[in-house]
Amino acid sequence: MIITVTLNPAVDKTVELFDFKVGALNRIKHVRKDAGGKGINVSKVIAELDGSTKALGFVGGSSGQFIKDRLTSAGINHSFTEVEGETRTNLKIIDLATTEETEVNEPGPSISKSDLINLEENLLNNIIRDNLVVLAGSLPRGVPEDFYAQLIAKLQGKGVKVVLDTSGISLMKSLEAKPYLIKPNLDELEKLINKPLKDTDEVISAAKKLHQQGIEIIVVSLGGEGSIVVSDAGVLKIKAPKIEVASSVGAGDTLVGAISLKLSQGKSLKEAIHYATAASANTVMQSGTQICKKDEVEELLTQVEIEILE
Ligand SMILES: Nc1ncnc2c1ncn2[C@@H]1O[C@H](COP(=O)(O)OP(=O)(O)O)[C@@H](O)[C@H]1O
Ligand SMILES: O=P(O)(O)OC[C@H]1O[C@](O)(COP(=O)(O)O)[C@@H](O)[C@@H]1O
Repeated sequence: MIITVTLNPAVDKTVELFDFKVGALNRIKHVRKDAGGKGINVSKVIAELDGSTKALGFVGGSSGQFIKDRLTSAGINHSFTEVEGETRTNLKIIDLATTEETEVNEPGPSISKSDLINLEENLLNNIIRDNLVVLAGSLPRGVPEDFYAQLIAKLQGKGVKVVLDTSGISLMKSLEAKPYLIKPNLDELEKLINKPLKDTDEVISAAKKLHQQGIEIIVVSLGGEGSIVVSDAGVLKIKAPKIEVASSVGAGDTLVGAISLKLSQGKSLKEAIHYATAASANTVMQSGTQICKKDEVEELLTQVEIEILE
């Protein structure tokens, strides 16, 4: 069972229009709403790929209810902690003329100390040894910057592996707790080490430094280029399939969900990233925050190229 924790879920509202102009009146051609937030997308991917998952996190108000209803109708187990206030709505603007995407994410409701205690209690009650836990997404207001670090220490102390997908200060503060796997994108990795990374060699050496600090697997995602994976087994460079982009929202979450599922099923890291790369490419082919479709993922597998660099 893979448990996901989304401290800051979102209703993703995707609007499509032609020629988006800042500072002007824009008229929308098409709108859709999806249950989103990083851990929630990870659970959606795991369920689509026939894995067993349960989504935890904070939800509030009618948007929180929308997310729970969507997961329930997709047959995805969940056990959310209810909070005061309204779960956020994140706006994704797709310009059909240029295919450019603009994301406008809300901060989310404020979380109290008792909410944090309730969530932690629920999480620790839900895990059993050998589960994998995915902690993913930004921290809403009221959550201490080292909250992920605290959870990682407690979970790993109970024999549970933790996959972490977050950014900024909460990622920095979590590294000491040594999560099992992290998946920064290029921008997140550059911010983490406070330095631009101009080529593959520099990305590899930054990822190796994190590996030397005790993180077993570092997956650096590079958008349409693919990814770099550093672990004890060496360095892999993965080239993503060429596809037609509908919306890249959820690509990173799909990579995290599929790799976590395949590793938990005992697949090698190479097999896991191979499958996850096909899955995330297929997510990019879907509009809004819809995730991959299993049968389409399988058709893309032959288009993923993996180079063993070390
Ligand atoms: N345009 C694309 N074509 C094919 N695959 C893509 C594309 N964009 C993203 N992906 C896949 O999704 C993964 C995650 O995307 P990325 O944009 O790096 O993550 P994030 O959403 O976290 O920023 C990439 O490593 C790649 O495998
Ligand atoms: O918690 P954050 O960092 O604000 O991100 C939340 C947003 O990221 C998403 O989970 C998508 O993430 P990815 O595109 O990185 O996979 C959206 O569903 C959500 O609106």
